[in-house]
Amino acid sequence: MANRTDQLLRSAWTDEPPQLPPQALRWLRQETGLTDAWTPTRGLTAPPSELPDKAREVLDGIVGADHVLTDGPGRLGRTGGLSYLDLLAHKGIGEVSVPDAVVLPANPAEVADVVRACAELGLDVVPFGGGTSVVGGVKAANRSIVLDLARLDQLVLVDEVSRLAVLQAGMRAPDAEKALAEYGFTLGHVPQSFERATIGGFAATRSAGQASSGYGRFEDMVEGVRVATPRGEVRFGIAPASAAGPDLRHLMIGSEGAFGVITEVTVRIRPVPRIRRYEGFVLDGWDQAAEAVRALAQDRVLADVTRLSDVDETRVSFALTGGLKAQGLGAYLKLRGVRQPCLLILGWEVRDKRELAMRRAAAMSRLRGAVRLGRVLGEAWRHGRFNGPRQRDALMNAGVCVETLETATHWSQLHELYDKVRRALTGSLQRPIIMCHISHAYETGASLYFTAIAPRSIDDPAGQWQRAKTAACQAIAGIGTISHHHAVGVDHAPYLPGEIGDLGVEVLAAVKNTLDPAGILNPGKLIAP
Ligand SMILES: Cc1cc2nc3c(=O)[nH]c(=O)nc-3n(C[C@H](O)[C@H](O)[C@H](O)COP(=O)(O)OP(=O)(O)OC[C@H]3O[C@@H](n4cnc5c(N)ncnc54)[C@H](O)[C@@H]3O)c2cc1C
Repeated sequence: MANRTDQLLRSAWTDEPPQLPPQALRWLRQETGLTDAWTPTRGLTAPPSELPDKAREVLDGIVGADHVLTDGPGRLGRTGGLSYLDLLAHKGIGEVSVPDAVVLPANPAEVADVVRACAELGLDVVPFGGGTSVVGGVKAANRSIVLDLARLDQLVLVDEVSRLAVLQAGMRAPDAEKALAEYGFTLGHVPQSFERATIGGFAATRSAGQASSGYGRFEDMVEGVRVATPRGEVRFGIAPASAAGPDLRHLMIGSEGAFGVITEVTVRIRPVPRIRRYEGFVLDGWDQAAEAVRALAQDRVLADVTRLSDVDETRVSFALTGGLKAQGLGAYLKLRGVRQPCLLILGWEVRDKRELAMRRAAAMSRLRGAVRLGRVLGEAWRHGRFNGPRQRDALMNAGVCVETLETATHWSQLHELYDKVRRALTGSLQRPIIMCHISHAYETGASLYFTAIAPRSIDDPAGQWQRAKTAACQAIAGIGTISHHHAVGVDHAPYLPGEIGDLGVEVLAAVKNTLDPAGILNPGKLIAP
């Protein structure tokens, strides 16, 4: 348990080294000028732990000596998250800060004791769920311990009448779904990091899953939280709705481990759908396609999964499919008069055929001009929905700089934001392919999720992406949010004042100061130092 193999995988998503198919590699070389030359990678070793003897003794006393890891692999396995820069760092390129110890408490009471003890000892604490942060959220500081919640992996209770479940924070999403399925329920939260991310991590980052249009964002699913802070334990959320002052649950949802350690989350659950139907459509041109998604959202007929790729993302996904299938599809779409195909995936997860027929018909009536590609394409997307991180590994192994970033804005500014971010990324990377999709739509606006691919710089691989990311963040400032679902972490913290104002940051700092006066919880995350 303590040394789950995948948790030690900090330089890749899985332990099967993936390869790009030859036709995909050929295509990439043509498109981007990718060659075989890139900075060679090497392994990483951990410096010796400097955990003071006194701290070791106290922590051993709380969780047991077996659950305080100071060995190199144990600490490297919880060093950093899984952004492109984190993956590069674990391949020996860039900066890494390794924690002095990994502490694995068994239950909420032990978490509370560890947090209190660390405040007294002056040790910084980095809460660690699945470690899938892509914004530096689990970056260790000097003199810090990582508090790994892996042992808090239990379904505490299911209230079938109220459709609620209490889940421990370290439960991975697949384990939570499996446990809930035994009662006939689902959470319906399926981010692309589903396989590795945890319930506490979702709450701490305001995560959004691929089916957010149907099931809501993670914060919509949270009925209550139990949190250990250096000042003691707090529990927020005791009723489905309340007028008892500001909703303090939302101080914890999105607090990124800076205000407390979430130990349990009470979540809203739904019956497992009896029918899942996914279909693919193509619309002509990004503007028209985005308008169609706006109509679905504003007329409240979004499918549970609604995902629209722009022209470049559609082109790349068809090209990487390769072969006759892609050529045939291209010819068919031309015949149907589609010049700039944008792929739209709609997925419905419903109780019965009647509900499906009604919801599908309502959506179809807003999709005039869409070419239906059918269920095969929709199902192919559903089955491959968690392949993104594996493809990223394969691209990195082929010498590609590949990273994503996301934002959101109102419909009236969506195209401006789209153009600005694309321009920023294109201008700061050489011969890149910039792709974008909308995967979360609301009545008032939508998210934009960008993927950038470019040949990896030989001289400065980390700086290459840092410059592109800075340019994109500057383009976003003032129009969109710095993060729709990846959170703030270290990477976005400098842009937070631009979004919530200096006074907003002061409010957050005051909350932190109240709950964590010694400032030991995840320093530098959410609030810039
Ligand atoms: C390939 C890939 C795809 C992704 N796709 C999505 C996506 O589709 N949607 C999405 O929303 N996100 C996505 N992410 C981002 C990431 O998975 C989410 O932010 C996720 O919510 C993090 O969960 P985790 O358990 O891995 O948290 P971690 O990465 O361990 O931690 C994230 C932050 O929360 C804090 N934290 C973790 N657990 C606790 C706790 N119990 N109490 C207090 N603080 C805590 C950490 O200190 C850190 O600041 C993706 C990441 C990757 C690598």
